[in-house]
Amino acid sequence: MLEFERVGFSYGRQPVLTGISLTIAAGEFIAVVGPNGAGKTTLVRLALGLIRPTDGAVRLFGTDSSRFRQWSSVGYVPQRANASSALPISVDEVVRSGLAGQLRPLARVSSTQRERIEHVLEVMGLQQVRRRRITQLSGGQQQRALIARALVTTPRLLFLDEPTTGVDAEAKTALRASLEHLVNIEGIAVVYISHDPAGFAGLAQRVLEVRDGQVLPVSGSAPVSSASHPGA
Ligand SMILES: Nc1ncnc2c1ncn2[C@@H]1O[C@H](COP(=O)(O)OP(=O)(O)OP(=O)(O)O)[C@@H](O)[C@H]1O
Repeated sequence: MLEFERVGFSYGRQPVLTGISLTIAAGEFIAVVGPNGAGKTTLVRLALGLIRPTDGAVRLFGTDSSRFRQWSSVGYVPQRANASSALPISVDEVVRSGLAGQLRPLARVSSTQRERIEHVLEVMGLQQVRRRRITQLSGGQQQRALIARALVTTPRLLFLDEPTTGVDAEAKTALRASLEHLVNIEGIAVVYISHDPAGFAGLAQRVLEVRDGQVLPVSGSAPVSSASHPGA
């Protein structure tokens, strides 16, 4: 699903990552931890082809990220994504905007796409607030709406960068329940960057730490039975 082969990356002369090799299989939930500035977001940007590795190769679904085109298979919710400066649009419209890459201008949403919108609103627990403006939601609800938008194309791999920043304990619990559903029922692979282990404890099959340019497994991150992950 995602493969880094001896990847190195530098911003100018500043090396950030060196010799990174890792693979993420279908249905896996991987947490990525590490100190500020260690290179966690850089790792995700490499995976998404937003930046090119200085050394080595990054492959998505077996294709080099520079040639990869099936972006509807990949969802991304960036760090500090918030709706505070967004237009006064509803949750429904935010979720629907996730289909923008698949819709031709003025085309109507198909019945399959409408069903998917309903499904992601339900999975993310947003049906009660779907007609509200996104700016009127709590931080946790906004975050779930942005994840719903990333899910609407039915991705097989989802990147979440610090999804619990600024959300309260109740919202974290709701987010966690939604992610459990995505991984256990839908078999989506998740790469979850966070400083907050409470957000992924018990969910992550592996915890990787980015530090000093390396990505290493955190000892004690017990593997979870693959039997509960039909996509694996
Ligand atoms: N566009 C850029 N140009 C130059 N240097 C950059 C750029 N983006 C990030 N860096 C540097 O690369 C290093 C890794 O940054 P990155 O954002 O990947 O870290 P991070 O682990 O995600 O940090 P945080 O936990 O604070 O979000 C940092 O030293 C940062 O200053």
